[in-house]
Amino acid sequence: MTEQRKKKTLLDFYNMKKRDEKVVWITGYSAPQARFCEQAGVDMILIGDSGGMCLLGYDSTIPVTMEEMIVMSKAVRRGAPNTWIIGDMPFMSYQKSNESAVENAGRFIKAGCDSIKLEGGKCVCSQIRAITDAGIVVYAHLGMTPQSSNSFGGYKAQGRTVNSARAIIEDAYAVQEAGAKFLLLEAVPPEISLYLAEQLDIPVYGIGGGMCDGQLLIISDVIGEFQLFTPKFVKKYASIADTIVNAITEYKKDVQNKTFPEDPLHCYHIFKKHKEGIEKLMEELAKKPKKEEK
Ligand SMILES: Nc1nc(=O)c2c([nH]1)NC[C@@H]1CN(c3ccc(C(=O)N[C@@H](CCC(=O)O)C(=O)O)cc3)CN21
Ligand SMILES: CC(C)C(=O)C(=O)O
Ligand SMILES: [Mg+2]
Repeated sequence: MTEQRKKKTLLDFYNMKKRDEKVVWITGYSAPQARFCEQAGVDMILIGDSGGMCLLGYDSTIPVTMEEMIVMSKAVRRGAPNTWIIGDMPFMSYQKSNESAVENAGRFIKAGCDSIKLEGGKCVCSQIRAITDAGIVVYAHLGMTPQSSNSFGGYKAQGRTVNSARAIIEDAYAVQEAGAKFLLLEAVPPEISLYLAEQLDIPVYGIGGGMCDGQLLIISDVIGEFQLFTPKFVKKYASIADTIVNAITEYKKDVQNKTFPEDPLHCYHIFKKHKEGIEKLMEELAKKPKKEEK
């Protein structure tokens, strides 16, 4: 176990940008995952609405509810008490009105999150301002924003044309102006991320955005647990799915071959002073008619 460390703050992340130290973050959806992340010493953990796909099995992030996000957020906080965590606002929890956006952002903070993230640029600047005015740290998320993937025609990289690049850059200035303390760029060309990391005062992080002030990946991709697709930006560091399937297969074989459980290794023992009594009990029971003869 690593020694207990001090939780980083907003100021630490701003100083890291000044010193060109890269911020490392990853998603987490459960207490064990959060514990692994804290042991590895990541700087921040995002409770992504991607948990709807990677943990809950939905085929997009659209159906994810506030209740599901809060359950995952509390679990991550319990597993990683000393890491800065970000709650990802799910589809329709901030689009409707500033009021409902502030209320839902507040629910994440009450559940133990240090900050929240939402998708969009100019169109959500009034929500970013309202949540920021409530004293909550907001991450803006631009580029390939999965909650609006239908309007992109699927999970398609953004900012690859002049118009799309210009729109992302304008949105980035707008969210900074609205009070966002961080910007995440997903699936955009590195030229855009690098430019914005240099131009903006706030830290600019990437997931599929090339080298900027820090990097995010989805834990299920990093450890090789998610099996449905692999985004181009993913680097896989383990194949945990194979390890898990192998373990379960071995368990199955052991039971079928009668090599598990082993006595005495996996069995409980009768207390010594009750040995005789239980032998007698077994004898008595043996005299009773058998099941079939009932
Ligand atoms: N496990 C997992 N990892 C993720 O990164 C992730 C999720 N789930 N679920 C929500 C979104 C979906 N994401 C994606 C999915 C695909 C690409 C991608 O690289 N798409 C390719 C091919 C798209 C196409 O043309 O069909 C691309 O070039 O854009 C990027 C991000 C990111 N998010
Ligand atoms: C893909 C990342 C940026 C995200 O929003 C999530 O994990 O939900
Ligand atoms: Mg998300």
